[in-house]
Amino acid sequence: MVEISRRGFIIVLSSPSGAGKTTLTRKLLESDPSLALSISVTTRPRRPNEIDGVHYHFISQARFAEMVAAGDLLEYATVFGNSYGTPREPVERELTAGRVIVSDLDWQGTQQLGQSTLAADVVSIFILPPSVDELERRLTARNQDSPDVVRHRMDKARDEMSHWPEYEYVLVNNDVAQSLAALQAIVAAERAKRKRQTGLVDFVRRISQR
Ligand SMILES: Nc1nc2c(ncn2[C@@H]2O[C@H](COP(=O)(O)OP(=O)(O)O)[C@@H](O)[C@H]2O)c(=O)[nH]1
Ligand SMILES: Nc1ncnc2c1ncn2[C@@H]1O[C@H](COP(=O)(O)OP(=O)(O)O)[C@@H](O)[C@H]1O
Repeated sequence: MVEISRRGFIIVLSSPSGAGKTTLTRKLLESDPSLALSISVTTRPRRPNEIDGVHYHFISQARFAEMVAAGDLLEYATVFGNSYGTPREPVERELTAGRVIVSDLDWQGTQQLGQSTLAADVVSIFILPPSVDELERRLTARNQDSPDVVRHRMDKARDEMSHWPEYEYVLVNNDVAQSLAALQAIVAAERAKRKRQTGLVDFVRRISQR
């Protein structure tokens, strides 16, 4: 097979809580084993179904402050009163290796990445729910947060939803299979972009030499 050197990119998925970004991230990763997941650090308490080091690295506020001070986070933000951040080293390593990284960030983190030295490597996608009623239904059905937390997340949903114009792609997550197909199409199109195929000059030189 022809190997052309490439620079990777970061797919950033944002949505109001409950619109489906965790579900879609998981399905996208399952559908393509070459994709890497960026595992964030958070000070939020672990939910019963979550595994440390798989869904998040669950850390203390003191450790989070240390990482910020050491410059170990590419971006970080406070969401629902907890701190979240993206460890820098794995992202930089995977990008250099030409891999595609999937990252679930809020709008503050997306803005920070968009202003960072990695801005050209960011592909931002906003997921909208089909309706606010359906968003509430999904948050309640997920059954992982107390009614108080669900209410708080619903109050914030309108705020979060207002950030959709800051994203390159916007998907309405009505049907999981359709949304997944759209995500796969975006990954394929972004992979084909000339600027990501850093080895094209060499490749074309090689095939022109016969
Ligand atoms: N800026 C930033 N936001 C994050 C990071 N990890 C998760 N988030 C966001 O934090 C918010 C809350 O995430 P979480 O507690 O897992 O709840 P859920 O995704 O809404 O079920 C979501 O909007 C995530 O996109 C991160 O590393 N950086
Ligand atoms: N397209 C969809 N149709 C119906 N239910 C969905 C859809 N996408 C996600 N869900 C469900 O909605 C709930 C919230 O989804 P989740 O992926 O946890 O959202 P988020 O990560 O954005 O907070 C979950 O129970 C999930 O199974």
